[in-house]
Amino acid sequence: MTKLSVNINKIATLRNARGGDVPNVIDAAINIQKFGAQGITIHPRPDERHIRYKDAYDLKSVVSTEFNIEGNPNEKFIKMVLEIKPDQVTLVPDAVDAITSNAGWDTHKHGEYLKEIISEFKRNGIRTSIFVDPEISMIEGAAASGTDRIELYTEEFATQFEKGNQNAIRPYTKCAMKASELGLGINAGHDLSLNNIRFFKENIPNLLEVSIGHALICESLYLGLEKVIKEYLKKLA
Ligand SMILES: CC(=O)[C@@H](O)[C@H](O)COP(=O)(O)O
Ligand SMILES: NCC(=O)COP(=O)(O)O
Repeated sequence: MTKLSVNINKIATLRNARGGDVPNVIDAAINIQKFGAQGITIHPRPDERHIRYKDAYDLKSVVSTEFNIEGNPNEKFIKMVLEIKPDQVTLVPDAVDAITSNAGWDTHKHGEYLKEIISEFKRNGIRTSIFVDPEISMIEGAAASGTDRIELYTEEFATQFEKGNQNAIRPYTKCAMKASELGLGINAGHDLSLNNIRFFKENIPNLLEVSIGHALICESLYLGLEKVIKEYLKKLA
């Protein structure tokens, strides 16, 4: 079964827009899980442009499904994750000023660095996932890092699929097969949407989790959050 983890960064973007607490991020997480989502994902960035570090601590007590915290493992991030102990941490190599995540790890160049951080999270009972481009050599490097899972970075697939190029799925299918062969769990995310999710899911064997935020929140502006979540769950079934 492929789990839907809803990334609530953009709920926090809206909340921060006026400096108040509407929409309330905690209430949103509670309701999103009530609507059937099997996880909540957040990506607190160093500039706290949307999700704040305080949100991460506050969410711990209300996430009854799976709690996934994404981010670049700087000292503050590592300390926070070790204190909160979410179900999963997803390491992303984002630059501080990146407008959004735009690349996976070079799992060879940063292999030793990743191995050390991953082993610390695993020692603390936190499942690890690392954000990777759909390149076989990066999957092989990920396996060497000791991570439990990879998260396939799906922006290129989403962009090409939008243009009608369904062949863009091929590297993802190949990398998923390699990941399974190497004993890695498979997550995926970035720019997945109601339009592309079923095709993606049908072509990725052993897909354990998708984390979806930007498109889902935008679709909810027109269709409503509960209806959109139920639509994703139907397409992932
Ligand atoms: C790693 C990933 O793809 C998501 O965390 C994405 O980066 C969301 O971040 P923003 O909501 O800041 O775009
Ligand atoms: N890891 C991907 C994620 O959490 C959400 O990415 P997006 O759907 O906001 O592009």
